[in-house]
Amino acid sequence: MSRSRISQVVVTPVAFGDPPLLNVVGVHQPYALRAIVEVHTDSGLLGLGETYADEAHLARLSAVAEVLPGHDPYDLHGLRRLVTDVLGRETGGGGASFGGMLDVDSAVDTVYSPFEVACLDLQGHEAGVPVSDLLGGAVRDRVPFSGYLFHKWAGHPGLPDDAWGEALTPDQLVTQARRMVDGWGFGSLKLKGGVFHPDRECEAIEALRDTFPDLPLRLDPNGAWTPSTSLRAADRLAGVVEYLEDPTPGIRGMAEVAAGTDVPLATNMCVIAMEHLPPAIAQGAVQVVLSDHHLWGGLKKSALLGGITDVWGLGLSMHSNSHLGVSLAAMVHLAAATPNLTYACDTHYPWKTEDVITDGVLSFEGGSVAVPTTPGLGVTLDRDRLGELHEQYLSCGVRRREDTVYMRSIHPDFEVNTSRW
Ligand SMILES: O=C([O-])C(=O)C[C@H](O)[C@@H](O)C(=O)[O-]
Ligand SMILES: [Mg+2]
Repeated sequence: MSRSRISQVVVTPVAFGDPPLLNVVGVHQPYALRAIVEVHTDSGLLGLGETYADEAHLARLSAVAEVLPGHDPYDLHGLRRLVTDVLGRETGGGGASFGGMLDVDSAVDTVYSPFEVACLDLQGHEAGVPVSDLLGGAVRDRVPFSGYLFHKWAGHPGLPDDAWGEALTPDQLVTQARRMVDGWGFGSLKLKGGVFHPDRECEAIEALRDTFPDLPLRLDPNGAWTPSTSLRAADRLAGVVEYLEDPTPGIRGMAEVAAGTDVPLATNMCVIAMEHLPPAIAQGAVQVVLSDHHLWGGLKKSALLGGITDVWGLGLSMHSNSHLGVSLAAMVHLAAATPNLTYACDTHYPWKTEDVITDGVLSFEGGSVAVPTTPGLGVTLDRDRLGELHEQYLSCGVRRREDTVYMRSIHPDFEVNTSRW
């Protein structure tokens, strides 16, 4: 039997409604962008991937998409070489945009990732096995997620209030958490901080602890604090949070905090590529690394990260950005097949109301998602929805994630809160 070859690759940018979620660099725009990657084979199979969709990233995806026809979907090393080669020729480097929060130069990893996921989806379809089997097999049949709480405005200025309403005070965050726990069954909660003074955010965590005494809690100020403020907060929240995520920026700053507290420190900011691991480990800067296959170069490299963190005795959790169902499926397969991913994963999924996949496969029960057992990722593209969200992309005017620019259009004096307190 001759092997199937990639025959066509389609990259479709989509936009979906996003509430005004506040963070250290500003506020989410009314639309979040994603790109849906379709990889078709000459044998009639389709593999799916999902990634960021800021303009520069889209241009790189398209450049790779153009040269993929003819490639063997099992040749992932060759795929990576091809991406490296194309990016070397086509662009001046630089990774995807993260709303100004991360400064990464991981263009090869971020561009390679959705094509790798789509190839694994294809391989799964051809072999009749789920993607988790291609990653070594699922060690759990459900993947737990944490409820992701955000400070937020009631609605985007000039638009009607959204269904979640305002959450600017500890009491309002408790109400938001109640809704997440009752509606989705989350068994742990993460609060996105870096928006208000650390005392107020610690107070919110204490209010959550009083209301949900059995749920593990996390606070993530995205580097808004100095090391000494981080140490004061760690003192206050010792025994209350399961970890503090990126209280202060940089490996050196995190190491300074880690040296003065027993509260585990987690990161998706100072360790975001393989080369950050040796200095972080040498300095004892972090105890938990958040993986993210979109950023770390796909599912296999993220599985490798799982192995490395295991060897070095680091905890492993999973990061999320605003995303749709294709990404959720990939996250679920990866988490299912990563034995030491024992923390509940992050997801922005409850914050969106639209999707590109058909309903019913990925539902949250008890805060967890059942690992699909059907071939590939186990999700199906809904072409009508894809078309609608692409139209929305074309008409919405957003072309890259710009939390600070959007915030300044509303509050011109806004300064990012990095290391502010
Ligand atoms: O854990 C994190 O740092 C994130 O989830 C980063 C995201 O960009 C989050 O802050 C957001 O969506 O505003
Ligand atoms: Mg984080």
